[in-house]
Amino acid sequence: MSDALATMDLALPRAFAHSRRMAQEREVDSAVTWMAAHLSVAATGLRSRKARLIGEAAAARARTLADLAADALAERRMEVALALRSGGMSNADMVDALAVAGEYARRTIGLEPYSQQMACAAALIGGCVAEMDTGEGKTIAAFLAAAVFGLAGRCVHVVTSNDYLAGRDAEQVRPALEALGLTVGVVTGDIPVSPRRAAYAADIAYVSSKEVCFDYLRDGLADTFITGRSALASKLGRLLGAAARDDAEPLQRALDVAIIDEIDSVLIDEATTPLLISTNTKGDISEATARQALELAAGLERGIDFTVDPHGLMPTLTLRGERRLEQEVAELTGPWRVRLIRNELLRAATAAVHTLRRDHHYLVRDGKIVLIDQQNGRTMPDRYLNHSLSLMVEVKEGCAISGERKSLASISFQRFFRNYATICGLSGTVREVAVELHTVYGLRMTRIARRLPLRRDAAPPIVFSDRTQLWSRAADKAQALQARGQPVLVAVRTVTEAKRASEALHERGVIHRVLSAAQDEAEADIIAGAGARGTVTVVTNMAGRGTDIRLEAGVAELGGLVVLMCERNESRRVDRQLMGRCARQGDPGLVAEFISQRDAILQMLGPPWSKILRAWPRITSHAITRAQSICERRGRHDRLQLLRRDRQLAKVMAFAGGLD
Ligand SMILES: Nc1ncnc2c1ncn2[C@@H]1O[C@H](COP(=O)(O)OP(=O)(O)OP(=O)(O)O)[C@@H](O)[C@H]1O
Repeated sequence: MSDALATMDLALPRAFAHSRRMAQEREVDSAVTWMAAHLSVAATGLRSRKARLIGEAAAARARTLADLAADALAERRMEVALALRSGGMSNADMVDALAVAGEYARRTIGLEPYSQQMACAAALIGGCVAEMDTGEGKTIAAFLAAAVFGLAGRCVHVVTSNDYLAGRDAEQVRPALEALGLTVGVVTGDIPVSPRRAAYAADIAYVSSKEVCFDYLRDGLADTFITGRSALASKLGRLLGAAARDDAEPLQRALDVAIIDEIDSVLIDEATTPLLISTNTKGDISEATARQALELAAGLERGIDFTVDPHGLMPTLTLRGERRLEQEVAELTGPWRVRLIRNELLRAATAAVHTLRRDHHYLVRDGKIVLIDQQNGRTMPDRYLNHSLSLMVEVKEGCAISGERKSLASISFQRFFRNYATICGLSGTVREVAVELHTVYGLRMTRIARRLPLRRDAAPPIVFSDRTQLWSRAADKAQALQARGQPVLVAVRTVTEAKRASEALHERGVIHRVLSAAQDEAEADIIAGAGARGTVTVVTNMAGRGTDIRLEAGVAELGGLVVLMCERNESRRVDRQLMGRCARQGDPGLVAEFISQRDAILQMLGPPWSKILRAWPRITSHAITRAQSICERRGRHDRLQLLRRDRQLAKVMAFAGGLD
């Protein structure tokens, strides 16, 4: 055996053992999956090159169509559609189809797609996840891919992360899609059944991830009712299916192609929240019992009677806490006599009193509790806490009691999106989750180069010992920038911090607007003005994705938009998205960062770190990055656990058979 072969013989098992160890550490099912994912990420360069070549060819071909008369272009469109439908999607057909779609975009909406947008569309059509930097024009790239799939006769869902973006993106590209002979539908939460079905019947439907998933569940429930396979099934179906559907037709035509915008938000950040359709029942716990539980919980001490995992919300009663409780409820009857129920009630009440915070985890709107999404800062009117927790929070806040929701059907995004024949997607922040997207969904990443060099400056972070000092300096900075006419986004994480920022700005007399979950109705209006001269806007991370802030004329000359980061998020991707609001499309921009040593995220590093940071404040920024990577690792672990449970459940279901 040659030396080289002998070395390989030793090296391969070692490499495999290493992969297996890494797979275990990263909670991936097998070493082979882990290795395959890494090989796929390593091949990103090759895929990116191929996409670039197709993009350049399509952009050049589109320029040759510029002088064609409308009739000739329409004929070209017919030829392209015919070729796609009869011969499949060869590279040459893809180039032709992208060129035609691009030319229609130029004629109808006045935007001539760049070769990078064509390349991004080519990657999407190839079933990849495209990483295209923030502000590089993903709406048009998604439109191009949707148009080509549409011309090929496929049923396309362009999935966005919320209703607002679904409506906005569809309206932006509707003229071009319609000129291409394709119908466009928009599905949002407030649309009744018939127009909803009509929107899904369109060639291209723009829909938020939640709506498309809920409608799938509704169709499933209605089917159960219509086919009436068993007494239980028809009862459940009747409860919801009849309300969701006025006849036997399903809402959704097919789950064929999903082009998922902000794919990391949809498939990663939202993956652990199951979507469920539920019905309201009265519930077993009375309001009086909840009140007693809250009073008892208020007397419990953190660290002595209960502990709270720094990454979670639900407390765990200590032995001492349990004993104390036992003595305090000795005189009480009913649920208080049963240890399990008693502890569960007290855990929920303790969470309501000590961990769940108003304006951080939830808002009180029109006498109801509305949850806030911790990832994107938006309200989640269609999501609920589990029954005992929601009862405790409602009683604590003096809201009407909503009763217990019994789940009728549920699914996770992870399982739902795997039903599509083709999934692809795009985002500005993919690389951190590329391995996970490959392992879980089999998606490969393609990186799209920037069109123009990035002109975003970053000022070194400034560290403060507490948030009062931070807000005082942040208000000074905003005032100074406003005086020189430069617009500023003051970026925070929570509604509470947005209020503190607003108070600090008021004290300095700085005119500003606030965009947070508490003011989400005014979103479009606030965003439209955020790039104007001297505008100060306080934003939570709800402005972090898909928000296009256009600069007023003359603002670029002043240095462009400034993003003043005053609070870091748990995920580095969310921070990068917020930073991406400035320096878009070749404009200049600046990111300045103010950090407080009291930032909530630092608490998860534990007490030794606060001492270290007091001695060396300079390393605070690194400490935050470390805390973020701990959060991300935990998130990954939770998602893979959920996926395993899902798979296990699917196996059990397979053995249990159908509903008959
Ligand atoms: N081909 C084009 N020609 C001129 N302007 C364009 C073109 N494509 C996109 N734009 C403009 O670029 C800006 C950014 O586009 P868009 O919001 O789609 O970016 P994005 O990549 O989705 O950003 P984000 O990652 O922040 O969501 C918009 O104002 C859009 O009108």
